[in-house]
Amino acid sequence: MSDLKTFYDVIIVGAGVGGGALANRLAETGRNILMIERGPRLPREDDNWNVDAVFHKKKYATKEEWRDKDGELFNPSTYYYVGGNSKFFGAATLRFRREDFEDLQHEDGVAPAWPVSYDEFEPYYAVAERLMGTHGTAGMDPTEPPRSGPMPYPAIGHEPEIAFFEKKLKEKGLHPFPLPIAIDYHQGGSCIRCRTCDGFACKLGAKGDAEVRLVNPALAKSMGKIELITETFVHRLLTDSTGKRVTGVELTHKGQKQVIEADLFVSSAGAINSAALLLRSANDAHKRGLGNNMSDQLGRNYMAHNNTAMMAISPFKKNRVVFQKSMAINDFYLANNEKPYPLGNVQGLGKLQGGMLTASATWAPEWLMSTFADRSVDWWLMSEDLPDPNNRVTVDPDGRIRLSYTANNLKSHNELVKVWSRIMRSLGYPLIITNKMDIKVSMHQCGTARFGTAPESSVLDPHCKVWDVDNLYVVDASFLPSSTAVNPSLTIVAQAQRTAEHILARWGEPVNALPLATPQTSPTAA
Ligand SMILES: Cc1cc2nc3c(=O)[nH]c(=O)nc-3n(C[C@H](O)[C@H](O)[C@H](O)COP(=O)(O)OP(=O)(O)OC[C@H]3O[C@@H](n4cnc5c(N)ncnc54)[C@H](O)[C@@H]3O)c2cc1C
Repeated sequence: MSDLKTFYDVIIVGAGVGGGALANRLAETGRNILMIERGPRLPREDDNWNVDAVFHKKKYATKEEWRDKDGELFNPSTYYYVGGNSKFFGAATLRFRREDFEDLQHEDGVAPAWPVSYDEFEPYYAVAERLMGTHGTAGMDPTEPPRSGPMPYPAIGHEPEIAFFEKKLKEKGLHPFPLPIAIDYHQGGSCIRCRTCDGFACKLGAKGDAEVRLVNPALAKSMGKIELITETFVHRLLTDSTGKRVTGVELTHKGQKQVIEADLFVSSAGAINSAALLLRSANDAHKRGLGNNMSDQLGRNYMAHNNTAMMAISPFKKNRVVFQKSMAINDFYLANNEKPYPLGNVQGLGKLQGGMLTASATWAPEWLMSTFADRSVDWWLMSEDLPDPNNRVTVDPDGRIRLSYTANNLKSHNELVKVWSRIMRSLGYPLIITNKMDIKVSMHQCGTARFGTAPESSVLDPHCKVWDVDNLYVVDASFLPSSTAVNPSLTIVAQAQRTAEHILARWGEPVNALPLATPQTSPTAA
């Protein structure tokens, strides 16, 4: 006998960043909301911070295998838990730049304009920063778009090793700035500023992931009106015979396949899994997949950034930094002194450790990798990849996800790597090791159900409602029409707030502004 009701007002598929942010805004409406999450709650345990468990044994990553465009199987670095991929994220919570919302000329093509302007989006960014608990300092990054108020919390501060780079980069005329970051690091906060944050789950719950900042508060605020069920997989969305309304979800809960009905549906299963879910939901009225009749764009335009991890090594200088992810540089984000086109963003990477390196360089002895890691300063270099309809998610006849992707805009990315290597060498770090992320690293997945102003070229309208279905929304990273060159989470949260307001207005409910001001407290000393 199932413990679920047979009907809810709203069903949300996926308890990650997008789903959590939407639930959080709808929590006080008194509506009956069911959140369905395929994964469990991630246990807080010592292994959360254990390099061997996380990187060698891959204890927490999915064991699922997908196919690439040639049919080769690979195991993606994706996480299925309450909180989604953000359980393992680096908590960098930057706004996209104003130029990202407009047509942006790249070396390899144009990143398309969004259906909303930055100015329309700005108030939602302010809410998103507050929800996530972003720490930072406004006004230091020359590419930073205008903002209506300060960051919710002051910047976390640099340790001496990073302060050295801040000084030296400024001497070179660059503009390093504190990386906006969602960790609970301020007076009275629970963060202990450890080495196991970016790429690890937080044993203390001190990272602003979606479980901690969005889902749990939503459950608490809803006073029992939101039910979260875990380890429950949604197979398909079912529609009425016209195809205009979704009527139910087909899911497996506690080993039992069943259908649960609702008035309104939200897919927030992540850009790859939302596309797969809508494609699996093809029926007589939607032969190419749900919501794909007019545009044939569902699953297409998959993007994930061109990402490179860089180690800049000085053989004679140990890097004793603990929390390295405190600084970013956007001097090459737009057309710049080096090139007349955008190259991307540079940000500190969580401090690499020998054991993390041997997980991918399996041939290397750990002592050697530890020698490198002890002396390296580590950076994450991120450039925009452009939407290409041939880069796409499909579902093979056996039900397996196929991710067909060929990286583009690579010249800019290679330039970014070259420029940053040159700068590192000039600062006394002669040895540079780089690792370009491949298809397995789908951490910044987006674009597979882009929003737009025309149903012929987009899957979602500007409020993230599926154009040709009246009661279905998609609020994860699928909606992004361009990947930009900064981390996506904050923008996913902001857009989910816009969508939630649209839903509230649709219900005729007041759209109460969320309080924006979070009192500034002094930073804990670094
Ligand atoms: C190691 C790592 C570091 C990162 N660092 C950063 C960073 O510093 N800053 C940043 O902004 N971003 C970062 N990201 C990316 C960020 O985590 C994602 O952009 C974000 O989590 C995406 O949110 P989403 O709502 O689109 O999907 P997710 O948060 O992935 O949520 C999707 C949810 O749906 C569930 N689900 C999927 N399919 C189904 C189904 N069929 N039925 C039921 N449930 C389902 C999943 O289990 C998951 O919980 C990082 C990611 C990783 C992995």
